[in-house]
Amino acid sequence: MRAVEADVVLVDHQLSPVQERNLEKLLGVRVIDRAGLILDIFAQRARSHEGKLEVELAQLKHLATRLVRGWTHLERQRGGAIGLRGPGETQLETDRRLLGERVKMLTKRLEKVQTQRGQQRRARLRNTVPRVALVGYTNAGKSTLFNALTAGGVYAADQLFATLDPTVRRIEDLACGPAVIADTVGFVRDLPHDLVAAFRGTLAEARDADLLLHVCDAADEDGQALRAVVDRVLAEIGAGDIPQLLVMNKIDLIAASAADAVVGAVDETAVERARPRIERDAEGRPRAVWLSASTGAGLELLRQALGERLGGERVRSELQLPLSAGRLHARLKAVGAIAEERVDAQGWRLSIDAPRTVLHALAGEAAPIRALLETALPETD
Ligand SMILES: Nc1nc2c(ncn2[C@@H]2O[C@H](COP(=O)(O)OP(=O)(O)OP(=O)(O)O)[C@@H](O)[C@H]2O)c(=O)[nH]1
Ligand SMILES: [Mg+2]
Repeated sequence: MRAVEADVVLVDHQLSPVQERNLEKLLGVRVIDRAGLILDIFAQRARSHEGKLEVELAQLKHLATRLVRGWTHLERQRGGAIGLRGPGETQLETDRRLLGERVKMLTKRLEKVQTQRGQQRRARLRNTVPRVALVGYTNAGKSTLFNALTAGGVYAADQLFATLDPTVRRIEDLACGPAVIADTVGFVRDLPHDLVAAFRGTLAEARDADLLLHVCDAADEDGQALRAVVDRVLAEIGAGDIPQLLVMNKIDLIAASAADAVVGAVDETAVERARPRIERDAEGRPRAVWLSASTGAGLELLRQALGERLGGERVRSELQLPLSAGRLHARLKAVGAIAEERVDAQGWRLSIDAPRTVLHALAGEAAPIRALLETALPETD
């Protein structure tokens, strides 16, 4: 058990509401478990309708796991007017029923909101603009970087989960042409599985991205482990295969700690690590960019790396289409994606050669292109 704030303590064990209330009376403070704390933070930060619904649903499910006899939160929330006990129903059964009804109602509403969002996303997919999503552990500096890149005013604060709802903006000044970029909610360690599921929708921007900007706190000693946590959650939400560009953020803090080093023994590695730079892989493609989102050092390098990664990647592959897919054929032709074509009894046989981003833009409305992108190995020019 430990104190979180002056008047809140966090317990590692899951308590029943009755135990929780007794402990609260005893200690004179608020008592909360870890999942409850994460949910509380999500609840405070949720801004969109969808985010709020997701949080409430997750909270109710969390409560349901702790539901015991004598628990009466729901009746009180409903002002006592509803929640009449059915004939022969125990208090516990009544609680379960009310909870179940609310969960069902919220699930329905959430489905509706998510359908609308899917439609908006498909509309966006029709633009031929590549999509980038900022992902990373909470407090890594995603929102700060988002603001710096888009010169906008998204809320960034030194708090856990400053962002719940993804925010999307355009960046205009890349070598590859404009791109859209989405900020997302921060990842945490040991996120209860129910919560991962509940927040999947919130991370939809990450799942649909052409490139993930994985933001890390380069000054955090625990960085490697946190990166692994993020990668694991990404795999769980189906974004494990999306190409990543690492952003090693907060290099200004490395510089500060290097300067603090023992007098006369300047830490050379720290000085090197604190230099804004692009790190490249064996093929010369940008793999990581070291920068500081708050001072702006290295921001230009990130723009350059983004331009290279988004513009440079081409997909070359064979594609067979039935003659009935005339519309898709015409669109592929219009964007210059067809290198060679012939027609036989089965339909068109196409040799596709195009930037991955161009094909991705068509993928939203064409299953054959989606399949092609999933199987085609990326090649670099
Ligand atoms: N020194 C330093 N601080 C930074 C840098 N980038 C961000 N920060 C600070 O780190 C804290 C967290 O930044 P945010 O941008 O809110 O982090 P986030 O990743 O969006 O966090 P969540 O939305 O909670 O996931 C803020 O206090 C920022 O001012 C940086 O390059 N250097
Ligand atoms: Mg944020």
